Amino acid sequence: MSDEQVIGIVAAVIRDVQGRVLMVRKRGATVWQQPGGKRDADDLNDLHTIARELHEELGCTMHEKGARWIGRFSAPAANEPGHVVEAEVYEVKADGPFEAQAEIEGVCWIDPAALGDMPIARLSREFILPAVAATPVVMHPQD
Ligand SMILES: Nc1nc2c([nH]c(=O)n2[C@H]2C[C@H](O)[C@@H](COP(=O)(O)OP(=O)(O)OP(=O)(O)O)O2)c(=O)[nH]1
Repeated sequence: MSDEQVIGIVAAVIRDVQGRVLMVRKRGATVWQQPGGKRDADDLNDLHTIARELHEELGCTMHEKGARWIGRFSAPAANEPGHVVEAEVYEVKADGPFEAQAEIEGVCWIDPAALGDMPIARLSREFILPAVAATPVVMHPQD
């Protein structure tokens, strides 16, 4: 038995044409993580949660088409000691510009195959970004 509390979230992977991945940093946090967050009672489904969070955090609009489920991953939560985060992760397309808003303080693009020693939340460093690095960037004509 573990005393660790589980936080359910939905997280987004957004890639540019070079395959780099958009990361965000919350106010007061040192680590970079995927945009996304906890589900709200009003959310219709996980893609709705992502669309809402992307709009709140980055002011961008998610495309209805082109979403791809990457997986469900779990790791110690970045900003809440003693908690474990369990994330449903989707790659989605969205229209920029991507601008830090609300509780987001920083936005950057990283190469998922070359993370170096950048401070990155464990969920992203150990699970999400390796999964993304193993997948080629697919650009559809309608994107
Ligand atoms: N959004 C997000 N949260 C992550 C990731 N990795 C990770 O450990 N977490 C942790 C950070 C927080 O402890 C928790 C999510 O909280 P959050 O603060 O992003 O969610 P939220 O926007 O809905 O939060 P709130 O306003 O209700 O506080 O999960 C990630 O890649 N994306």
